[in-house]
Amino acid sequence: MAERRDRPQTRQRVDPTRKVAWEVLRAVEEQDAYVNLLLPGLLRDHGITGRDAAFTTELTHGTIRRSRTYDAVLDTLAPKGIDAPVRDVLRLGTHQLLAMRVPSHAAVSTSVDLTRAVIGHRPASFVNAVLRRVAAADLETWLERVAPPYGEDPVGHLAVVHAHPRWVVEAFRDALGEAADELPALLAADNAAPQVTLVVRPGLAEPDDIAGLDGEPGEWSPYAFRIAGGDPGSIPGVRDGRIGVQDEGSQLVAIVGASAPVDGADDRWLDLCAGPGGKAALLGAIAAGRGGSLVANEITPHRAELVRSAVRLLDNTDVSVDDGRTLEAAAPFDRVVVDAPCTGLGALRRRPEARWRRQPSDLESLTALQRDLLDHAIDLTRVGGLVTYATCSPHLRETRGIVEATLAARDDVELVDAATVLPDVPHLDRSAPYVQLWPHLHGTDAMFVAVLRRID
Ligand SMILES: C[S@@+](CC[C@H](N)C(=O)[O-])C[C@H]1O[C@@H](n2cnc3c(N)ncnc32)[C@H](O)[C@@H]1O
Repeated sequence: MAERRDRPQTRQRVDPTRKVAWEVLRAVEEQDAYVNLLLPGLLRDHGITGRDAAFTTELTHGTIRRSRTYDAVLDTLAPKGIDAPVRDVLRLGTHQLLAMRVPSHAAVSTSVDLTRAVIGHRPASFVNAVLRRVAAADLETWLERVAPPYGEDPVGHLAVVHAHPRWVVEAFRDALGEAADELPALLAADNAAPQVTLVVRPGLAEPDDIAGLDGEPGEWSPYAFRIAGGDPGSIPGVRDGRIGVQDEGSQLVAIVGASAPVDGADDRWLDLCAGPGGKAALLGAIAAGRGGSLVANEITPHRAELVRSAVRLLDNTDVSVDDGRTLEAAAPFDRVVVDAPCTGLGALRRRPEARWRRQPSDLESLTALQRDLLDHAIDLTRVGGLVTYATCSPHLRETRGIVEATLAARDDVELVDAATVLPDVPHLDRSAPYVQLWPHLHGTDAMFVAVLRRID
C-alpha cells in the first residue's frame, strides 16, 4: 500500500489544463525549455482548445512570470523547503488563488488532484494545507507581508511586487532616467499579455485582406493592425506571407531604418541580423516599392530558413547565411540595419521565463558582439549612407553605451536624430537623438533605435 501511495496515481482524475501547465513549468525548470515553443504543441496534443487553451496559457504564463514572488509567499509557509515538482504545483495553485478568478475550493482541490496524479499521494495533504493558508489572504496582503518596505528598499520592493529580478528593475530605472517615477507602470506593463499586432506588408497585401477582421489600425505604423483576439495563423494573408505578426515597435524600427533621410542613391539595403525575418520582410517590401533591393543576413542556418520563409514573396530580397562581423559585400550599402542580438529585456511580456533566465553576466558577451556588429555595419556602408542600430532591450549598456563607444572610437560616423523620423510618436525624449519606445507608454516592446551616418 505504502509503495502505491508514493507513486503517481495514473488513474487519478486530473484536469488536463493544469497538468499541461505543470508539465511546462517542470520543463522550464529542468530543461531550460521555452514556453512559447513548448506550450502550443502540448495544447494540440491534449486537444485543449478555445477557452481551455486561453485558461492554460494564462495559468502557465502568469505563474512563470510571477514565480519568484509566489516563492516568497510559499517559503514563509514552508520554511523547511519544498521539493521542486511540488513547488510547481504550489506555484500554479497560488496563481489561481491570488491572480486568477478561480474559486478557492476549486484551486485547492484541483491542485491536490494534480499532486496525486503527477507526484504521488504523500505530498497531497501538504499541498492542501499550504494552499489553504495561501487562500486566507489576497495578493495585496501577501505582498505587504513578503516585500521589503518601499521606503527602506525601493528596488527590492518593486522587484517582489512586480515580479522582476532586482538587476532588471535597476536597469529599467537607469534607462528611464529622469522619468524613473514611471518604473512601477513599466514593470506592471511587463506583466500584461501584449496585444497581437499584424503588419500588412506594403505592395503584398491590400486593405481588403484585413477588412473583415475584428481590430483597429495601429497608432503610428501605417502597416500596423491590432487584432482583438483569435489565432492570427488562421488569417489567409498571414498563412500566405502577405501579412505578418509583428509588434508595432518592431515595425517602427524598420520604418526608421527605411525612412531616415539619406543623400544620393538609396537602393542597396542590408539587414545584418535578420533572423527570424520580421523586419527583413517589412524592409524588403518597402525597398521593393522604391525599386530597391535587400540582403537579409543571418548567422544561424535554421533562423536563415525562417528568414527565407518570411521574405518568400519578395523577389528583390536575397538571404545570406554569414557572420555579420565579417560578411563581405561586392559593393557598399546605402542603408544597413543592425537589429542586434541582445538581452531582450524590452520584450519580457512575450517570454514568461526570460526575466528569470537572463543574467547580468550575459551583458559581457552580448555588448562585445553588438560593438563588433555595429562596427562592421559601418564598414559596409557607403559614405553618406545610414546605419540603423536597434535592440529590443532598453539596457543602457546595450543601447547608448554601444552607440557612444562606437562614436568615440571612430571619426567616420556621426549621429543622426532618429526621433525626428517619427514626428507623430508621443512620449519620446526629444532632447536625445535616440528613439526609446516603452510598453507602458506605447503599448510596444521597449525598442531602442539609433541612426548613424557614414561621413568618411
Ligand atoms: C534581435 S534578432 C533579429 C530579429 C530580426 N531582425 C527580426 O525582426 O525578425 C538578432 C539575430 O541576430 C542573429 N545573430 C547573432 N549573432 C550574429 C552574427 N554574428 N551575425 C549575424 N547575425 C547574428 C541571431 O541569430 C538573431 O537571429
